[in-house]
Amino acid sequence: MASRCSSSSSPSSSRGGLEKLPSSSIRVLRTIEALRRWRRPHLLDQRSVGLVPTMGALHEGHLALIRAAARANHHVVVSVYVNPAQFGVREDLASYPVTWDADAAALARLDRELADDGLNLGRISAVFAPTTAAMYPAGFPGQEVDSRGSFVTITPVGEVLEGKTRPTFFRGVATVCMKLFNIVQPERVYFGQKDVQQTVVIKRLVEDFMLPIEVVVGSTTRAEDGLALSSRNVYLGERRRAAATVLYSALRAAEEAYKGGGARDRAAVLGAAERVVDETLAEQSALGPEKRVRFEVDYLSLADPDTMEELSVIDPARGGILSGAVKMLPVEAPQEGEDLGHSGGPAVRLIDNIILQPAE
Ligand SMILES: Nc1ncnc2c1ncn2[C@@H]1O[C@H](COP(=O)(O)OP(=O)(O)OP(=O)(O)O)[C@@H](O)[C@H]1O
Ligand SMILES: CC(C)(CO)[C@@H](O)C(=O)[O-]
Ligand code: BAL
Repeated sequence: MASRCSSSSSPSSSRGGLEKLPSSSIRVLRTIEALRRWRRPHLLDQRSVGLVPTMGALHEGHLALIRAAARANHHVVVSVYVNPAQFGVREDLASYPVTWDADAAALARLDRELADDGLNLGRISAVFAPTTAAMYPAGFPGQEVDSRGSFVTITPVGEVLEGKTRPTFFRGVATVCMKLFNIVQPERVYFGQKDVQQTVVIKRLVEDFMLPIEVVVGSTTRAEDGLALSSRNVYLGERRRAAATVLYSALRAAEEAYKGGGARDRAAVLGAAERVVDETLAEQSALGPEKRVRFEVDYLSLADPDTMEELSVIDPARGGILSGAVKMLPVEAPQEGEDLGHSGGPAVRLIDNIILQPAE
């Protein structure tokens, strides 16, 4: 879906001042006032709204969340906003894929599919695509750990794993989600299990700030070879894409140790994942620089499903979350004409996870 990575944003059809996505009845709302004006009557007539927050560059994972939202809500709002506050200063805010035209076409297509399927309560009513000036009225949000400003922090869960490597990430996510929830006032919000720690942070946010919102988590949509779909996969290029399944393969091996092998101990469960990583590293390094792929493991984790704190033993009545992050390093010796990926193929951080269901 996110095959094009330009920042093109061709004008959507606009009749009587109302902007719509081409070939659809989906409104494009760009200001908080416009969103609120649209929302108000639905609050009064008690029509439910499901919000699917995204950063655009839509793929089948996003579309699956929208389908789930349309099943259960009268209206679906999809937000498309690349939130600067969740990018660290050295991260990829400037090159993050922006594919507005392809996203608009995918949403229009999906909306027609939803209309034809009688089982849905609603369809895609609006895309909310605000500017940063609208979302951060006090000015561009600080991206440093010690930046000052109006932030929502969810700790300790936001400090571990992804939060350790990306120390401003969950502060940025919680802050922008609080804003989106306040603006849209959805009955339900939809998040993907691919970003499992994000789902735990959002559940904490909703519970601790008493927001009258149901958090729905949709399962991870994967490519045929198992790689979790992700907007950032476009950075990989062909060579690294072929090896990018290493993380999922490692997590599957750990899952098998738990499910098939009856392992409960951290070392036994994660050891199975580490073996897959080590074998893959050995295979790749034997290939030589013109063929090989280099990657570094940031973490492999076995954590508590509610707090994301590391477990030394799995309580089979509760299960756990296996997760990991790997950094795919830039291709070492690019070959003539080789597809290196979006933006010249920078280092790409991939994350994935598997939920270990209770075994008793
Ligand atoms: N493969 C997937 N399956 C299910 N949900 C997904 C998948 N990928 C992303 N999502 C969910 O879509 C929502 C929006 O995510 P986002 O726009 O950041 O896409 P992304 O593919 O996760 O991008 P990135 O590569 O930047 O992490 C999040 O709730 C995210 O968890
Ligand atoms: C939830 C989110 C849209 C907030 O910017 C983002 O973190 C994402 O796309 O997962
Ligand atoms: N899907 C999470 C968004 C991010 O990594 O910035």
